[in-house]
Amino acid sequence: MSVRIVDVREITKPISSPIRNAYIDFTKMTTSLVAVVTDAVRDGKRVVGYGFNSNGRYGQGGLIRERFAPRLKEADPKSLLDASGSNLDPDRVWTAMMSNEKPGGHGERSVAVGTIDMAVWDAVAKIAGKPLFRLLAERHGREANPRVFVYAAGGYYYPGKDLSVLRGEMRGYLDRGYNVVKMKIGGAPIAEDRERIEAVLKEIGKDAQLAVDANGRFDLETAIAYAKMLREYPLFWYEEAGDPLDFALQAALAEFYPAPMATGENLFSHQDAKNLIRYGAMRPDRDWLQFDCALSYGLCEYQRTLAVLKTHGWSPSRCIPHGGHQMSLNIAAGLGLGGNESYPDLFQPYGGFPDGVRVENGHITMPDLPGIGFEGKSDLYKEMKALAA
Ligand SMILES: O=C([O-])CC(=O)C(=O)O
Ligand SMILES: [Mg+2]
Repeated sequence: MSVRIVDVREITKPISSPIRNAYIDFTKMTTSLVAVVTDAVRDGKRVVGYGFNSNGRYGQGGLIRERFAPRLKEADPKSLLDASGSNLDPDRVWTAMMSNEKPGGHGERSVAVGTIDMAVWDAVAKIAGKPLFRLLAERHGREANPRVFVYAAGGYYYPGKDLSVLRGEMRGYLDRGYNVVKMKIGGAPIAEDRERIEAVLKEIGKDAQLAVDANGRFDLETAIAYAKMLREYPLFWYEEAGDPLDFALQAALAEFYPAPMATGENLFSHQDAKNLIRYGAMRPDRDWLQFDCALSYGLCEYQRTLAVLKTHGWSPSRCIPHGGHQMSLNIAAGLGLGGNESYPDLFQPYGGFPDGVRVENGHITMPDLPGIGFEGKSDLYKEMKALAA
């Protein structure tokens, strides 16, 4: 029996909090939750795929409801199937969504498509009766590795947060099994950021490493001033110093910062990733790439990005995606990425791991749940189920 997409639903949900990075606050942050409802039945239940977009970009209800969901519902159902006719073909679904879209200008559109694409892959893996990470490994002829490195992102600016609160937050991550933590910089004067960094380094000692994230705030002069300050400390990485599309700034910074840098969370296509690699002087032996499929046209596009990286001599193990969602955990376990971000205290219930999964020595082990595994996270699944009801 062939499979059809019978509905694509979207609801925009708040994921607001009083936190602030160097660029934005999250008091009005939202996410799109999407359900792709199929007519396939597995274990006596209708298969529904779910997706949502990562923090930092807002929900995309308008684009999803006005353009991308209608294209899927209007497509000839047979044109969305794989060669066997028994499952959806995510690339065909992607092509249908992107029909009549010009190239370039990878703005909010890439978030809308990435969110639906997550739900499509969830459905495809559920119809296949496998965890997505195992399905991906099979498709790429690889061995899956369910053990995935994760780091704890936080260290935001927020009202009334003094150094002892910041230290307490980081201690809490170490207590939960993390050995890399991340904090924000660039939202305070450099002398104050230095004090914050020193306080955290004192707290974590030899138990963990610290990454810092400027969220694209700096011009070249400030990025270099920070590089000179930061290189005095043994940091895990210096993230997104300048504007995400200023590849010349990124390239110039390499002369002032020999230790690892990271960027890419705000590059939304394989073409932009290619330009970063071509012109940003990123170093494949130490730097990190943070492209996030949920913001950048989804896993169909992420596979094209990985192919671009391969052509340019980059291993997938240099990728640690932004966003802290289970979709990237599956990609990491299935395709050999270097790990995934996580926000232990933020953006719930969307981020994190299935219930019962614990961080040990900075790693989690993926349970064998069909699809992306959302059904294993009860607080998240409750919201998803309400959308598909
Ligand atoms: O604060 C944000 O927008 C999130 C972010 O950059 C990250 O997790 O790296
Ligand atoms: Mg970041």
